[in-house]
Amino acid sequence: MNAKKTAAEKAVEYIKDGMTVGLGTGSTAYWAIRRIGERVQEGLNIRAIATSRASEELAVELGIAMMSSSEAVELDLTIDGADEVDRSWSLIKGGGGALLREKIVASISKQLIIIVDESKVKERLGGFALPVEVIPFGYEITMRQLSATGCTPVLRMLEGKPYWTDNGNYIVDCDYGDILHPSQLAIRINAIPGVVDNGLFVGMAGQVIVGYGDGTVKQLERRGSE
Ligand SMILES: O=C[C@H](O)[C@H](O)[C@H](O)COP(=O)(O)O
Repeated sequence: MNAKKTAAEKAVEYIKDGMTVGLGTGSTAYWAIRRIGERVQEGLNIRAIATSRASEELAVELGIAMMSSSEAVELDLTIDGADEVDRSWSLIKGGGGALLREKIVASISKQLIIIVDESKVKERLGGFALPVEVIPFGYEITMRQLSATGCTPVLRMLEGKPYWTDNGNYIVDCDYGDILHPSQLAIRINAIPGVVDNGLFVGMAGQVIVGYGDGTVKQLERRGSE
């Protein structure tokens, strides 16, 4: 069974006619967009905004009506994946480089539903190196400053060149080991001038749906807050 697909399809059940919807990015969000496309073909009437060019292209191809960012004041629901989620629903996102648009869209969503397969659920964040979006100018300086926050920063590369985000920036993947206080770390990272944003999403998820290899899906129970 495809655990990502089952989690995604469960989340799409929360979409009702007339809603405005944020479309996430990545291999799990892909299945949600596909399912939304099917429901649109069946008559569901929604308007959506995507968190990456790739998701936007897919949505348009599937006939989903898109809205511009000037129209998107508040969204009813956003469905997105994550690289890691802990028991208090703090997240690491940005493995696919879309963290900035994802955070902007999540910030105007009344509800953010996170969809993951069971391998992404962790007791502590940090097994996945934290993606940080940085501006290209002075990135070596920014990387040294990131290093001083306690991580090993690595510039993300693609085909021998720095990876470019949809926003024309770089991604630095920062390995911190166990992240004990995600919200404090997020503030420290974002205080560095060359940093645009980081992939820690704390207090943003409203629901986490986990897909399992046996075909079942469960809501992740929330234990405490960060
Ligand atoms: O930048 C990408 C996003 O944050 C993704 O939602 C995240 O990396 C999870 O992607 P996937 O569902 O492909 O594991």
